[in-house]
Amino acid sequence: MRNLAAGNWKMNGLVADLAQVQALAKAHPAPDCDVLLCPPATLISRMADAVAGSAVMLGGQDCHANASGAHTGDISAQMLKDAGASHVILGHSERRADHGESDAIVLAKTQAALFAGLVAIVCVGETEAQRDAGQTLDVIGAQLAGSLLAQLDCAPNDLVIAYEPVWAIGTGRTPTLEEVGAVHRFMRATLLDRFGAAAREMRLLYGGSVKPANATEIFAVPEVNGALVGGASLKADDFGPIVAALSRG
Ligand SMILES: O=C[C@H](O)COP(=O)(O)O
Repeated sequence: MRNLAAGNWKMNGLVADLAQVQALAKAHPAPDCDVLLCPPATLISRMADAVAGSAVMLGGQDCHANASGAHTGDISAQMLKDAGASHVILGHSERRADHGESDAIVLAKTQAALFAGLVAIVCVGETEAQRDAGQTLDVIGAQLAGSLLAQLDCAPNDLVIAYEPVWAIGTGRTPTLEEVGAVHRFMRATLLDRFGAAAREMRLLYGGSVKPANATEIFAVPEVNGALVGGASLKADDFGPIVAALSRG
C-alpha cells in the first residue's frame, strides 16, 4: 500500500500561502507516496487550481453529516467534493474538544463522507491525563468502536485512521517509537477483528509533532503508513522532507 503524507493546515492559510503549495508540487512532481493537503475550506477551490496537474490531492478538515439544509456555517461532504476535495479529516481532537463532537457524530460524518465519495480520515487519540492513567489503548479502542461503521462498506483505501495523541499535537513532544508501534499494532488488530482481512489495506497514520527531524524514524515503525501533519505542513521546506521520507518508507 502507498504511504500517505497528509497535511492539515487547520485555521491557517490565505491566498498568498498558495505559493507554498506550488513550491511543494514543483519540488515533488512524482512522489512515491500519496500527498494530501487539507487547507481551510475557503482555499480548497483556489488550491485545486494552483496544484492542477500535480500529484497533490486536497481534503477538507470536517464536514456536516447531512448533504444540505439549514445548518448555518457548516459544509457538506458534497460541497467539499464539488470544490475539488477527495478526502476529509473527521473527528480531529480539536473538533472533538472545541465542538463537542462525540464518536456518534464522527460516525455520522464518516458515513456522509463515504457516501459523497470522499476518503474519510478518522482521528483518534488519548489526552495526557488518559495516558498517565494507563488508559491509552482503552480510549483508542472505544473511539474506534464508536466512530467507525459496523461493517466496511467501502474500499479499505477509502477509510484511513489517524492516531494523534492529543498531548503531542503542536507541543513538540512525541510518544516513544515503542508507544507508537504499540498503538498502531493495537489499531491494526482491532480493525482486522472488526472488518476482516480487508483491514490490512487500511492506512494508519501517526500525527502529533511530526517534523523533518523525526519523520524517518517514526515512519520506520511497523504499521505506520503515513502521517497527519499540522504545523510542519504549512511550509514547503518542512513538508517536502516529510513527503520524501514517506516516499522512501
Ligand atoms: O492534524 C494534525 C495534527 O493535529 C498534528 O499537528 P502538529 O503536527 O502541529 O502537532
